Amino acid sequence: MDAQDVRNDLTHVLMSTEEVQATVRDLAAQIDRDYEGKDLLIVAVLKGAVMVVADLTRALHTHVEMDFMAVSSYGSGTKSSGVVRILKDLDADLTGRHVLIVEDIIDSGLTLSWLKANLETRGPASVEICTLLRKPDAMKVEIDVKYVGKDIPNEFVVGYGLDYAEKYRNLDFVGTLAPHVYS
Ligand SMILES: O=P(O)(O)OC[C@H]1O[C@H](OP(=O)(O)OP(=O)(O)O)[C@H](O)[C@@H]1O
Ligand code: HPA
Ligand SMILES: [Mg+2]
Repeated sequence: MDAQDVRNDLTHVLMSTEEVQATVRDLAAQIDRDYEGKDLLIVAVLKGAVMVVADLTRALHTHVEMDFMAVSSYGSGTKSSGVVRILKDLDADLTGRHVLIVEDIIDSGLTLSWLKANLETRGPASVEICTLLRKPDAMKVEIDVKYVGKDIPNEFVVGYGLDYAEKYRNLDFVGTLAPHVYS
């Protein structure tokens, strides 16, 4: 698929490459400030968070360890099923650790509220959340999110890790998917 084909699948660019990079750098600066001198374990949620976590961790000065968890609640559609499945669990023991969950997007909030509660049962010193994007109008549950890159409208978005039916993850910007692609 060439660049023009991708543009035909989008109604507009929501975050340009430059805006994505500046936002990630700003999140990293906040995290550096808050975790200075602490032992930080970054937990990235596969697959969507791969781009964010790769750029975010490289922008950090704080020493971190990284671990990965795969959960899925969307399958191949555009609506959360609300049922979260662990596809791959963490390798790390969370006892006494400062944990920061890194996500690409909080939409209904169902994935993160389930995941945060799950990690909190494992004896960590703290569990916080960092997300590049959040859809305040779509959230079905209250979650306390310490680091938010950008609040966005309630539209289905793709790119920079975010997929529709596994496509578009490798775009280096975020765009709004045109309804003709999924309806
Ligand atoms: O707030 P929510 O409504 O729960 O939605 C957010 C979650 O949905 C997406 O993951 P998905 O289940 O599509 O898996 P993926 O990361 O592999 O695409 C996204 O990466 C978040 O993890
Ligand atoms: O808007 C979205 N785009 C891609 N994946 C998602 N998972 C939750 N919301 C979204
Ligand atoms: Mg997905």
